[in-house]
Amino acid sequence: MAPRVLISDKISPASVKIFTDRGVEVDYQPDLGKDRDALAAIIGQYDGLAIRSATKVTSKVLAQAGNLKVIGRAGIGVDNVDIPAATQRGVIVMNTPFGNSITTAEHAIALLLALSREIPAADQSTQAGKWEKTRFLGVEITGKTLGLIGCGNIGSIVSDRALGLRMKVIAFDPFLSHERAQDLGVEKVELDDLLGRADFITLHTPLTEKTKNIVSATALNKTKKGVRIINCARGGLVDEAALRVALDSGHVAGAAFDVFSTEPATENPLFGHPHVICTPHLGASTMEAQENVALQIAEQMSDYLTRGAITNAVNFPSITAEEAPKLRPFITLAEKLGSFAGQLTETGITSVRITCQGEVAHMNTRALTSAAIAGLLRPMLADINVVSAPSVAKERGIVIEETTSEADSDYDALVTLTVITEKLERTVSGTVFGDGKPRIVEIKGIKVDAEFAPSMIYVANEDKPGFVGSFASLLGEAGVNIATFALGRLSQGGDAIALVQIDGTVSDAVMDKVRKLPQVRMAKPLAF
Ligand SMILES: NC(=O)c1ccc[n+]([C@@H]2O[C@H](COP(=O)([O-])OP(=O)(O)OC[C@H]3O[C@@H](n4cnc5c(N)ncnc54)[C@H](O)[C@@H]3O)[C@@H](O)[C@H]2O)c1
Ligand SMILES: O=C(O)[C@H](O)COP(=O)(O)O
Repeated sequence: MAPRVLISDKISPASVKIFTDRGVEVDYQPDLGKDRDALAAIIGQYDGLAIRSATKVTSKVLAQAGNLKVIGRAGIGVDNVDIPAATQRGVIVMNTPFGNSITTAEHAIALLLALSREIPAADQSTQAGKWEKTRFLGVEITGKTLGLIGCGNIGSIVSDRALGLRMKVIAFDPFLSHERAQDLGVEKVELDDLLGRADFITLHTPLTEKTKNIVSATALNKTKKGVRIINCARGGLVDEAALRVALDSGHVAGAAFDVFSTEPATENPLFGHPHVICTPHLGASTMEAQENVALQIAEQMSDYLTRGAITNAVNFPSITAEEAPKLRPFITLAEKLGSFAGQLTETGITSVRITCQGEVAHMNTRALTSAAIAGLLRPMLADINVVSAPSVAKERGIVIEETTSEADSDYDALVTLTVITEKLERTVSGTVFGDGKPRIVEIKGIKVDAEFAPSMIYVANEDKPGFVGSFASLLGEAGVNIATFALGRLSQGGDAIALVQIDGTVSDAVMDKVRKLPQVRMAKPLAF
């Protein structure tokens, strides 16, 4: 059955053709996203949800999204999606991080120029027949200092355009390297320095715990008298009430805002001030940007739903369409190796090491690690999935180590998982044969060769005569049919293991009898 996608926001209809050409069914309901209850009522029917900023994907909506595999944001900010809730449900959240950056940077520059010459107010007055030539005395921007708070994709384009307008650009961004700042032609400064020197301040950071109210009342007190402030990033970066006070006192000469702490903004402390310019979150609204982000998100979502490729996901590593078919069996292998270790683990896990050798070392090992962790923790946490696994492991303080090396074994590709618990260290290795089936090839350093099966029994025993006979007869007497039987041992008379595939399940009573066999150290039923 073709995957189904709901478009619940005003995304360019050009996206519909991209989806359908790639074999994805589309339901185009661009106004639905504003109504959370209506969205929750139908979301269960879809594999994908394509949105802009008007659709709020809350945990309540996600709770109804039983089939949802991917949320695609035609744009940059994903703050309207409950990412932890999506991650917990295994839903990939992807965006288009560059598709509207130029357009948004141009909006910031447009607001900067409009602010410096009071263009909206002058327009209104002129069209009202007032001809107030002396009322509007602007400021020149050449030679003025522009302070960027945030110098990522959009901030750096703004800096490029501002330098072209002969401004001096200074930037506060803790993650901006000095080399990058030098390449951009901007001076990297601390926040207080920026506040004290800038004639214009423009914000280009996401809204986080650290950036919320980054331009607070205290910060505003540190700014130059006559400063002008532009916010095209996110509402909440500037304390709007404090800014209104600073505008009223004349300390701040003007402000141009495209984004507001509450949206849609029908009322706001900034509204009505003569030196404030507002636009209704139009930063990304150009024909070009909307076409870019719509086509891009439709391609990304279709690629994921039909080919397993992951691009620009905020909660999972990228996997290309070419990589996906090669990676898939190894993801299954990693998850099953994790599951093997997880089913045997009875005490707290402190760390996990994943080693990828040979051709698998050149694949997307982060995706394999996520799969192994998901398999490992699933016996303890039923809801875990490949997407949520790394964050769940981190929350539980499990240290994850990932290493790669060239082939150094009997196999072209080998994945080894070592799980260290409070009591012991357990190592298990596997590979994928030419038939695409994952196999377990080593346990605790003992060579073995077994496929993963829905119902298995794992036995650790002493390599002593009589074990195989008595174990097989015990199962036979209990009516349990053995499908395959894999044996391995470290040395003659030493540690040995048996991995047995059975038809159906085995009762606890039979397992107890197995454990009582004199050669048996440990026995456990496993399910894959
Ligand atoms: N108005 C609109 O329509 C519109 C359109 C597109 C994007 N946006 C918003 O613009 C913002 C920037 O987008 P982008 O694509 O440039 O993002 P980006 O991730 O490329 O850049 C963000 C920058 O902020 C910096 N940063 C993070 N924390 C910081 C802090 N505490 N102090 C200073 N800098 C910090 C980061 O290091 C990064 O360089 C986002 O909030 C995005 O949602 C708005
Ligand atoms: O984060 C974004 O991409 C912008 O805020 C644009 O949002 P919009 O696509 O909903 O206009």
